[in-house]
Amino acid sequence: MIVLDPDYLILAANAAYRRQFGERGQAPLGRRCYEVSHGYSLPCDQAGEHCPMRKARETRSPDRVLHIHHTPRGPEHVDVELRPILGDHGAIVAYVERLCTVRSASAQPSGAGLVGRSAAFGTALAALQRVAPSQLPVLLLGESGTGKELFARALHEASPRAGGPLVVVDCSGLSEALFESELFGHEKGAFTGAQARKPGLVETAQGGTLFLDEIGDVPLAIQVKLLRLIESGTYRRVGGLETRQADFRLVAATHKPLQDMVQAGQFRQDLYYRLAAFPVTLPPLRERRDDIPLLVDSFLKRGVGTAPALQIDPPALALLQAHDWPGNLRELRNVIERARLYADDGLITAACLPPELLQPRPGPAAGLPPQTAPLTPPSLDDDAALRLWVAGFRGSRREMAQALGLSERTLYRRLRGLQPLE
Ligand SMILES: Nc1ncnc2c1ncn2[C@@H]1O[C@H](COP(=O)(O)OP(=O)(O)OP(=O)(O)O)[C@@H](O)[C@H]1O
Repeated sequence: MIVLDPDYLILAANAAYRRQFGERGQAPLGRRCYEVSHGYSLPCDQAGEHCPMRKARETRSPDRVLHIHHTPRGPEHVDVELRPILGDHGAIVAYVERLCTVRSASAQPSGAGLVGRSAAFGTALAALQRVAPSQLPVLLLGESGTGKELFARALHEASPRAGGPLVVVDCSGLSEALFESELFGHEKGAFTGAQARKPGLVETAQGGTLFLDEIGDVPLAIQVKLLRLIESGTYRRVGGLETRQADFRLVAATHKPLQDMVQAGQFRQDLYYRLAAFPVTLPPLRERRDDIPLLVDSFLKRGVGTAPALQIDPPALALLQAHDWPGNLRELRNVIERARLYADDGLITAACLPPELLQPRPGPAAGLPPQTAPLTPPSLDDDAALRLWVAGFRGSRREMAQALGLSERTLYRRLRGLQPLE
């Protein structure tokens, strides 16, 4: 915790702040919060970010936001909560800020867990931070491969039930009979082959989280049973008489448009509202292209043991940022695994990437945010603008070279000369 004056100066800090964010255990008293946390020379709102102090000044009430802060350990997601302190005459005399390091996701390359620092990822992470401490059911929505299962794990870990089990149920392809016995368990002799009593997944999830993956694939007959379980909080083993009390936090996920399915009568509306108490939409990778370098670094760290980490050259990275990623992070991860096998000299080049990434793509890409596809070619000296423009360009290499007024060879050399991202 820190105390700030209305001019952003840090007046006091507690021991936890000094330990977590101080430099060599010293609190940066007398410095401005935006310099210390962001390295900015201006308040956050003037640097294109949300400033909780400005919001609290306007509303005279607390504000909470997720920021990426520079810490002695590198960039980290930090949950910032700011409260104004009013003086005798009602004027704001100071602010108390509580900062909590978010452990659910990393803002720097990491060998495990959720990684990301784009605005789209930050929105989903902020939602996770808000809902994790509660018991509310969460519905994770997003295309295949956007990280729904990883998110469900992070949610469980960040919840008060982290000490309990996380039980993952893949709902696709479960028949009605199988679903019941898997979920609720069965008594000995309940059906042919039931030679012993077996606890179900609901029982296994006692005190923890039950994650129903691919909930959109659940047939209507099973939806009724799920609704009954959720509404009553009780269930009975197949072949059993005893009503048992369930104790789990429910998280469900689907890549299907559940609301449309409700309209079409394929998904029960009452179940939908039960599941979707807190919906969180995970962004597709094409809407968080600025996370690609960080994700690539992270995937290169994964599963290599003590082998030296590989590097990726800028043209290959530009191609990765230009791809539309219909398979999202799973596809990116697979492309990196494949490229690893072709990188004989420790460097991933364009030649290590699968042919479809090297092909020109027809027409404008669906869903590409307009700011990633500026029409006017950038200055060739501006690495960041060029990288963004290349990522948003829809057309062949030759068309790209023409648009920039370069030969294809010069374009290739220029792309190769792009400074790697930090
Ligand atoms: N933010 C992230 N940071 C790092 N790795 C990620 C992230 N999101 C997903 N991944 C990785 O991408 C792959 C796909 O993720 P996951 O299986 O969670 O996606 P999904 O949305 O549940 O997919 P599906 O809908 O097909 O079940 C996994 O290898 C996962 O570890």
